[in-house]
Amino acid sequence: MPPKARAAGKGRAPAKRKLAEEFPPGEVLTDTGKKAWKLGAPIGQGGFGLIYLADENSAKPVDADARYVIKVEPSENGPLFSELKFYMRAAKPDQIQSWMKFHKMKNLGVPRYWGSGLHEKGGKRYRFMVIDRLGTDLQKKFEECGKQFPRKLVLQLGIRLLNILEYIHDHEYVHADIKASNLMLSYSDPNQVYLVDYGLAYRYSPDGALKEYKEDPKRCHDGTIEFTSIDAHKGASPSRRSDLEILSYCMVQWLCSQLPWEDKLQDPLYVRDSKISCQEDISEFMTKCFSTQDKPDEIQKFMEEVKSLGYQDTPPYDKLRSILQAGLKTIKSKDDGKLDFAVVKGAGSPRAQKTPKKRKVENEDSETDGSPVKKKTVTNKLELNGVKKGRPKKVKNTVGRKQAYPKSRLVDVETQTSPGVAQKSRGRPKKTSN
Ligand SMILES: Nc1ncnc2c1ncn2[C@@H]1O[C@H](COP(=O)(O)OP(=O)(O)OP(=O)(O)O)[C@@H](O)[C@H]1O
Repeated sequence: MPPKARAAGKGRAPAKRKLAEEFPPGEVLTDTGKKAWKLGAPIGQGGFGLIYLADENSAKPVDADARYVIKVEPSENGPLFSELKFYMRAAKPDQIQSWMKFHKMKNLGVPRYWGSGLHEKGGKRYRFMVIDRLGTDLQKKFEECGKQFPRKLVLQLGIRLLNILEYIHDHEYVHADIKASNLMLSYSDPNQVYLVDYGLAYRYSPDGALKEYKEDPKRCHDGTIEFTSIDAHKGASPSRRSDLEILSYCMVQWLCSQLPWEDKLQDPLYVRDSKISCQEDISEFMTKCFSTQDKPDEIQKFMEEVKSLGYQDTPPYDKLRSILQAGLKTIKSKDDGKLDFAVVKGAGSPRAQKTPKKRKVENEDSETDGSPVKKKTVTNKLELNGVKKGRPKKVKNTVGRKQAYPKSRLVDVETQTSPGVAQKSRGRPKKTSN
């Protein structure tokens, strides 16, 4: 089977998964700590589950301003189980709080985990997880900005992500799928950004024992094809340097609209080889992406620093942050804590308008021995009145796998990034590569 087919999810018979049924608003779920939660309207749809507004159980119905969401999936599905493991190990509110206190930080963009459990209904068992409710995602913002973010914003996002990555790396995990659609603004504060979707997060250092570099041909190209790391292209488990490499590709895309390999995402070997060439000559890569006057030297320095990292190395987070801070200084700016999604002059040109094809593959197994989860299908995002949902994955040649959730049953709820500011609908579902 050529890698092309494998990356598109056609190579192996995938595990059968079920889609969660919709629970009516008012359904009460009790977590393992005996805390009762009430479901509100469903506001999002993942590959195999639904995301509901939720609140602590009370006599009142859950309103549109709810502070929490609950992700529900049939209990036998692996992805939520792996994601839940991450949240339970690394995202407890007091854990994050003490890190922030120690590092003198005002905020850290990891959604807080508030509880989880199993719920039985109609003879079926569902797994659920309660996390912070968030606002709009940055892919939507990117598109609204004509597929280009201002340099100041990119550098600020880079610094925030370094803070987030340092935290999750310190808690034995790598994310492995950083991208704008996995970054969400806080629901109440448009200047706070959160990294979400830990379905692919990998425990690279269980109990402090670092995983060795090992290529597994069956896992080649895991992740989202345009951003995934060279290690992942080669089938090695993601490591800390992979997260930073992915971040560097994201920053370049946000700055110049499109990565050079986005014209051929259906060919993972081409994408892999383009990334290898990019790393061999980062200066040449920068010349391909930017005009001489727009070339951000700090991004080149960042990439050179990441390139020098060994598979098991601890990244120099402070140094990387100061490289991005120096970039802010170059443009006579500083991180004032405000995220300004201004449209860049010239953004929205035909080149910038080309929609990158996302090929995210999903994990197939529950967490076992800390091996990376297997991913192999395509993600599509839909949105209803600003409420986003990952579209049920499409898997070719697979009977019984694709079950589209009836779109008409998703409740039309307005997502707000700040009270009173409704998000516009994103309209039609995007086409995916396949
Ligand atoms: N904490 C949250 N607050 C508000 N909306 C959310 C939150 N988490 C996810 N969503 C929305 O719900 C949608 C579905 O999220 P979910 O994490 O289930 O799926 P996904 O990441 O798209 O797919 P997958 O099932 O492959 O992980 C997302 O696209 C997102 O817009």
